[in-house]
Amino acid sequence: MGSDFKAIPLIDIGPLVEKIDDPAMAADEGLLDVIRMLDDACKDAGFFYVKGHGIPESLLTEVRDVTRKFFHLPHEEKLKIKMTPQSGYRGYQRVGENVTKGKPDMHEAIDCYTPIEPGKYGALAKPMEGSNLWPDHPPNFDALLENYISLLRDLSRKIMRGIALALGAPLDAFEGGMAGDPFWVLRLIGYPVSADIPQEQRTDTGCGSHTDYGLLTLVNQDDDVCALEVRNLSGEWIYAKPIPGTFVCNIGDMLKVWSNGIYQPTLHRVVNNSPRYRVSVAFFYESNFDAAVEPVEFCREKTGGVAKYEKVVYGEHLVQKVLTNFVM
Ligand SMILES: N=C(N)NCCCC[C@H](N)C(=O)O
Ligand SMILES: O=C(O)CCC(=O)C(=O)O
Ligand SMILES: [Fe+2]
Repeated sequence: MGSDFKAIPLIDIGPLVEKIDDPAMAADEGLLDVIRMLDDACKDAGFFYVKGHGIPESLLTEVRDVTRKFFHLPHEEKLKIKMTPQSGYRGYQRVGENVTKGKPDMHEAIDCYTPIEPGKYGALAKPMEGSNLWPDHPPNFDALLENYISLLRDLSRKIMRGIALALGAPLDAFEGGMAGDPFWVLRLIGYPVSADIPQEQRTDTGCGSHTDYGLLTLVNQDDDVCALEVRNLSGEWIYAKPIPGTFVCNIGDMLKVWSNGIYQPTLHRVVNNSPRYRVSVAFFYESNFDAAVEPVEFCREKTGGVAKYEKVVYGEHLVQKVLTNFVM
């Protein structure tokens, strides 16, 4: 993020979704426009909405609706998929269990991650090994979500191709060793109405200010609650107000390192001051778990020749966050 933006741009990525895998795309005016808009958005707000993404609005709604149904189940039922260190930090966390900058967040969530087989990345991934805990209720939850994940993975791959071109990188810069085997994270999140949280455990934030950890985030948020806020350079909080049928996208820490800061992630937070329970479903498209990410040469050259960030192994960054994010 590098500007005093007052609003988050909306990009119709239809031409990108349709043409980005087509060898003849280089001359497509519609696609070139999208790439310019992505470049501006990544430089200014670090956030943008996408429409024309090809995922039916009915699926976006259905995914939020099953999430809402789950959070409205009795606590004992939700605890059947409780997140613990033994579950690889996968599963359900109650309100206040997630902590940001030392303060409990007023949200409940189910965390899902790319399954990791024991030993796959050696000691690096040990704390997160395992497969996901899916609830029995509502029925079909896992099939619905697995289909959703597969669609969002493909959409994210295409948007990252667009971002590669926007940066002036090769089309496949975020494939192969960088993100050819992208690690994904899915967070199904519920933000209760403040008055419904016992006073002694209540804080004023649904999710404290943070940047996301990987490459690209796609948020599917409720249509009727305005709660996600994005910080501009002057420190003003700008609402990412709901626009039905869109995803709110933002860039993450790995893109900052790789681009040597040409694209920077933006601080954001969630405050639900509304009289409604808010649901959002965030999909995080990340590097390969074992990718060692460092400023790439052509981005260094564009930014004065010196690397501004040290090399980071994505999986180490993630595990360090996951191990410190919870009080259980
Ligand atoms: N995978 C992602 N990005 N999750 C975002 C959660 C942000 C809050 C977390 N407690 C933190 O402090 O990072
Ligand atoms: O709930 C939202 O709108 C955003 C959540 C978020 O920023 C996150 O989980 O990283
Ligand atoms: Fe976030």
